[in-house]
Amino acid sequence: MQYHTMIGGGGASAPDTSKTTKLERYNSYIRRVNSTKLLQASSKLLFRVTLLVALLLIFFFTLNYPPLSSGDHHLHATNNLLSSAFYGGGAAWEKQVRHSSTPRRPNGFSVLVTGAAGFVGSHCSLALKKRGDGVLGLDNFNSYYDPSLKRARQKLLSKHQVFIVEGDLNDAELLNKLFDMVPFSHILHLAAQAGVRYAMQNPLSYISSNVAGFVNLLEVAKAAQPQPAIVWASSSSVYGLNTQVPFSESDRTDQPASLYAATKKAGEEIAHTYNHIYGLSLTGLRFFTVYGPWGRPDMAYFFFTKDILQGKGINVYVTQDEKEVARDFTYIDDIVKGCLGALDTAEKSTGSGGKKRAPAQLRVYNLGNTAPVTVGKLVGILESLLTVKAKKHVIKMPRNGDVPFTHANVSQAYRDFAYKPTTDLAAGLRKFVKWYVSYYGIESRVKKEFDSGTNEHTDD
Ligand SMILES: O=C(O)[C@H]1O[C@H](OP(=O)(O)OP(=O)(O)OC[C@H]2O[C@@H](n3ccc(=O)[nH]c3=O)[C@H](O)[C@@H]2O)[C@H](O)[C@@H](O)[C@H]1O
Repeated sequence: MQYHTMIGGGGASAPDTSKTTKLERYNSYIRRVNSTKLLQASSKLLFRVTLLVALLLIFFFTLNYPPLSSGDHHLHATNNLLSSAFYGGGAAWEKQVRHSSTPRRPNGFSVLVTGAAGFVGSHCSLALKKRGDGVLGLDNFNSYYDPSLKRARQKLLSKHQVFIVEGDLNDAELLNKLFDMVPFSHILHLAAQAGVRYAMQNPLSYISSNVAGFVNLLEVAKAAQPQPAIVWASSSSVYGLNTQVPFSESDRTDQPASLYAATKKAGEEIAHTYNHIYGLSLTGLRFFTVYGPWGRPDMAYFFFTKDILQGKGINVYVTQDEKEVARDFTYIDDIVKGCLGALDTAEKSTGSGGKKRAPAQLRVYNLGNTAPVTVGKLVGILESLLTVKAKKHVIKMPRNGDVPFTHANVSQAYRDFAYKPTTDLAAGLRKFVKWYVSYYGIESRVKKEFDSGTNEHTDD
């Protein structure tokens, strides 16, 4: 202060220059010291703020992540970590879980749909939600096929207020948390490792999802209060090498031709056990080659469409004795009606406190179309709808788990919940192709006649 007055004040007499220079140097020294102190103080402050933010972030994420399942197979682990990181736990997450699973109609169901971002799962979730049931989805968004299709289905569901929890069936802690939060009346269990031929490439993924995952879900369900009724997806493949046609529920199912089929059959036996010991109400639905809009890209009708449009060759299988291979292709809307019918007629589970109190319902039904079509004819319908000739390679079916034909007898499902398929393959594939070209933005490549409906398939 004193120096400042002296320097800045000026005087009448001539200035003493040596004194002034010293003072200026001293003053500049003081400024340097002050600015260094300021710099130190601000870096300390910055460091503290950064530390605080880091601690807050760690705290937030620790609270919000549901723990990862130890049983997850490697394919899904990274995905789970990421998805849990963004969606699991927390007040906002819990609010979405509760809101999504609350029914909006009197006596409506509250349904946990596993595999909700999958093909059948997404269709069923929408149908349940539309009629006023509460629906909570669960899906691990694995990369068995293009996860962006699953994300697109998730987006569609979220527009209809269906929330999908991202997690794995093997994550008992997550499942318990969901059951602690919501008194589910039903589980529609559709999550699975699908695909007959892929079982030779990745056998353990079938055990992890279709056996261990199912058992994990049943363990949680048996202990839940109230115990939910469970409807779940078995498969036509359980009939394996059965030669009696059409396939009836009482036919033998002890000759699975693939590991996929064996795990679905194992599921049926496991269902028997949980029904017998714990009084869980269980209904298995044997789906017959389900197809339609938003379908699975790993299935023949789907990748045939893609390959035909891209001018690539397709393999059309025939049996070892060169007979045509056939499937009882079933349209998705018929399957959805079957699933809802099974849910509507499912009786309550009878156990409580993890103990059976009375005998409970145990059912299994075929859900097929009752009209098998050869793969050759399927290709013919696609050629007609796409107005492109397929480059067909007719080859003998590799020994990879495929069966030569399937054909459902659905009289039991008809008797118990009026299941009656109404869409034939030509009509169903027309709807599929319409969706396909729109979803992949290639309408213009498929002839205009398609929409006018003048190119109905004729046998060739
Ligand atoms: O009902 C089921 O439980 C199963 O249905 C479905 O299996 P599949 O009936 O085998 O369907 P999908 O692969 O579309 O092959 C269709 C036809 O094309 C033939 N096929 C297949 C591939 C090929 O390159 N060439 C060929 O001719 C092939 O030989 C077959 O005849 C589900 O994928 C499965 O998850 C399960 O749900």
